[in-house]
Amino acid sequence: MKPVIALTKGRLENQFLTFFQSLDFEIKPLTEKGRKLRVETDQFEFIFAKGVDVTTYVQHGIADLGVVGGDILAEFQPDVYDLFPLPFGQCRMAVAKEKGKQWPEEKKTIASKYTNITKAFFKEKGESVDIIKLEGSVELAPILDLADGIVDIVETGTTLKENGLIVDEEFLHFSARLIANRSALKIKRKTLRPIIDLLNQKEEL
Ligand SMILES: Nc1ncnc2c1ncn2[C@@H]1O[C@H](COP(=O)(O)OP(=O)(O)OP(=O)(O)O)[C@@H](O)[C@H]1O
Ligand SMILES: O=P(O)(O)OC[C@H]1O[C@H](OP(=O)(O)OP(=O)(O)O)[C@H](O)[C@@H]1O
Repeated sequence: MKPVIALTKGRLENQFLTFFQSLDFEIKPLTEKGRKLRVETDQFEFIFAKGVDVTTYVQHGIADLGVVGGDILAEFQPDVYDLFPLPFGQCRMAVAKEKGKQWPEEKKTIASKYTNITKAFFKEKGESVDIIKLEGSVELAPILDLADGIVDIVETGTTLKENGLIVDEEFLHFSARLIANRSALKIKRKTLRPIIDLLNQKEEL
């Protein structure tokens, strides 16, 4: 059986394919997959899922390896083996608010997709906040007065800037990471080790 690799669909998938190709792996079946969610190359079987679901497939041993953002591991803390950072998907986690606006004197309301990270960040500061969970376009929340600020990923800062927000504090740095199913790592060591070693490139793309 070919090793199964779960990829986070979208942004990380594209960056992974560029990286994978640079290591001389065959990627044609992956770039030509259309809407297929399960694709075989000559050496591997790939499955495509949302980040948090990648961790679920790896945790349950459906996939041997997975490519997922470090933010997802920090937020959901899945029971998987976190192998090492991959040289793409770099981003930061930041608190942001509207430019020129002060925080309220009373308890802040923070909107985020990352409620656990947000909770832990403010707890560490000894600050109690109200957290509102959103699923995306979090930058809307302060503009529309749903929240005083947000906790979200920043890469170029363009989304914040174009929506009149500024970073108040950056507190975590992430990149994509290679994860593995704990028992697959032992049982399929011989097959997985060479691919894991090849993927362990330190240089940023
Ligand atoms: N702007 C960004 N720059 C760099 N990496 C990012 C950025 N946004 C997200 N990421 C990383 O890529 C991963 C996948 O993000 P992506 O936006 O493709 O999916 P998502 O956040 O689950 O949204 P969607 O609901 O559109 O699938 C994130 O978990 C994070 O690690
Ligand atoms: O600093 P930037 O380069 O502008 O990138 C940051 C944006 O990218 C991500 O959103 P994404 O595009 O994944 O959409 P989403 O808000 O629906 O998650 C993140 O949530 C920010 O909104």
